[in-house]
Amino acid sequence: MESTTNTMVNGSDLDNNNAAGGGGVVDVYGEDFATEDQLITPWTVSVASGYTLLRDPRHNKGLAFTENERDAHYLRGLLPPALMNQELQEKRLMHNLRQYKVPLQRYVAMMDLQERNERLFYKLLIDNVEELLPVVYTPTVGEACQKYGSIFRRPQGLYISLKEKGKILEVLKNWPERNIQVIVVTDGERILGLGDLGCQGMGIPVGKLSLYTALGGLRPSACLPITIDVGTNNEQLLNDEFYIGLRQKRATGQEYAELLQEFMTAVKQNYGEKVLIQFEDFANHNAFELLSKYSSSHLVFNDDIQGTASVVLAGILSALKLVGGTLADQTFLFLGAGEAGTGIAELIALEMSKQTKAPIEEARKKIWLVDSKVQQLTFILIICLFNYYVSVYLRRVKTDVLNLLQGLIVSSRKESLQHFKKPWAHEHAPIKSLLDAVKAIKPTMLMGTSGVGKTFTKEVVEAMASFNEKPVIFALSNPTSQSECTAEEAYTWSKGQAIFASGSPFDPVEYNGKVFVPGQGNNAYIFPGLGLGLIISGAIRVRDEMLLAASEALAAQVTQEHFDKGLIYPPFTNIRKISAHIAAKVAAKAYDLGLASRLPRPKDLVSYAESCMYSPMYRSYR
Ligand SMILES: NC(=O)C1=CN([C@@H]2O[C@H](COP(=O)(O)OP(=O)(O)OC[C@H]3O[C@@H](n4cnc5c(N)ncnc54)[C@H](OP(=O)(O)O)[C@@H]3O)[C@@H](O)[C@H]2O)C=CC1
Ligand SMILES: CC(=O)C(=O)O
Ligand SMILES: [Mg+2]
Repeated sequence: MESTTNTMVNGSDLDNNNAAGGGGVVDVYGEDFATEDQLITPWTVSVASGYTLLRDPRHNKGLAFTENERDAHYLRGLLPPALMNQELQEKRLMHNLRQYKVPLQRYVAMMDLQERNERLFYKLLIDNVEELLPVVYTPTVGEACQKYGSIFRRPQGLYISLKEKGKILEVLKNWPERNIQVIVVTDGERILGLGDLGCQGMGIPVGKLSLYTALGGLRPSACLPITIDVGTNNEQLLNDEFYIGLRQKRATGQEYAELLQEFMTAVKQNYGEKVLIQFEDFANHNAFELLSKYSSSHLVFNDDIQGTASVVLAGILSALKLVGGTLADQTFLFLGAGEAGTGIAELIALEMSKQTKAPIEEARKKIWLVDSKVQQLTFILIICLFNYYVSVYLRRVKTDVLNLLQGLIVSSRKESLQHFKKPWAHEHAPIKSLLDAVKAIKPTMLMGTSGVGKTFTKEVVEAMASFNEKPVIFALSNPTSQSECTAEEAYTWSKGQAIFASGSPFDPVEYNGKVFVPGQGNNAYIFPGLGLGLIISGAIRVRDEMLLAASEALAAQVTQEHFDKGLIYPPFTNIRKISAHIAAKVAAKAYDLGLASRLPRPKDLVSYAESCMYSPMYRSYR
């Protein structure tokens, strides 16, 4: 029986849970070390029963409580007489959900279910994954985050704001579970392609962790969603009376770094070295730095940089079976050179270098990226050109300004580029628009990671189809409104030639009597299995080799039958099996690299991964 009691201790000197007292047993609650004048919480483990049992989402079974359970647990009279097993409850709820025509209503209904009956929530999600993924995850979760304040009911996850500075360890102890294995944390600054949603970004860690359980089999009680609230620069939210976060501009610089440092230290202190921390939807000016700062001291990975890279590489490896040729034969062009874009680019280069044994610098030359500075600086250009005619001084700087304005990342821009773009600054004349870049570079594969919808125009897709028999086009930005193009646009504009995948799901498209099934290139294929692999092996660090192993494992799950249908990702219906295979390969890599702490190494890692998975079936109570 799990305790729902608050486990916070009073007195910060009691916070070191490694301290052993009472015969070597860890003094988790600080009781042994408390002096007589220090106050401690008199915690207790109690058996939930009666009304409390029905209100406890982890143990509630609703009408599925048996007659015996109703007697034994004081439930008589608290439930109507009928008995309804889990299958029938599932049928009823799916029927009810389908009555809602507005996706956000389905989202709210699912969140209510999660808060009411956790096992039933996961049973629904696992059994109806293709139908419910778009509800609890992208695209609907994006809208939910935008309206989080209005639809807010019961808080989910842990909120750590600037107000908790100096007390983060105590805040972690407020969480009712002690055995946490995965934390998904955001600061809400780049929620999907929707920008800064501040504290309302909480929908993302909550959604991601529900996938950790449903798709990867981690126990819900071992998952902790966290939002770090350092303010928001979103004026609309700051002026919204229902906004749930701090009403101030974002803290930056030292103040931000100190809060994050305290958080990372407290997490390790409270949960140990093997808790997995997934950074999610941070803006790129923090994301790269946090990842590099903590990857040598914590078990961390950034889903947007690394998880996305792994899923897209898997899709590319599969697509090669349809396109022909090797990875090194391809030329890549990205629209968007941030976390997703440069993360994917780097993993492609790593895999290419691994396959060809050429230096990674050579592999990188096959990959080109376009960023937005051209749009942002067009205005400056106009001003500068105007001034050019009236100012001798500006005549001198004209060339520099022009160089800055190019969209394609090229070597002449190198000095002004953010550090994560510099490896992609190849020798080339400056190019301003994506269309011109497509025509000049002639990529075989076009990747959208800009967060801006409708940027793969008809001309861009037609150009791709004019020099590729089977152009690979991935519109990876989320949610659907930010997708660089729709599936229908990709297939119709390319006259059925495109091999297409998108970050958010699109329905199959019929074109010229043929049905095209788009792939969903979303990191949801990777992080649940990757996380499971790290946990079951007791890994202490994440390495690029593990991401490559995850990509290869996912690509290996695409069968000939799938290829025959034009699929480059396996259907989500088999995701638990897929996650077990990914987990096994990741765990194997952790053992090979000497980073696994759970010994001995299981002989059959796939079976072991499967055996570790959480099942949502109801349990019988004595
Ligand atoms: N499918 C999936 O699994 C995933 C999808 N994504 C999606 O990818 C998108 C980007 O995320 P992320 O990389 O983290 O975001 P970043 O903010 O780190 O990067 C966005 C990049 O796009 C560029 N950009 C923005 N607007 C334009 C434009 N109009 N033309 C050309 N380039 C433009 C930016 O340019 P500049 O650098 O000049 O500002 C920047 O390089 C989001 O929509 C996100 O939802 C992210 C992770 C996973
Ligand atoms: C899928 C995801 O992680 C994103 O769009 O940010
Ligand atoms: Mg993300």
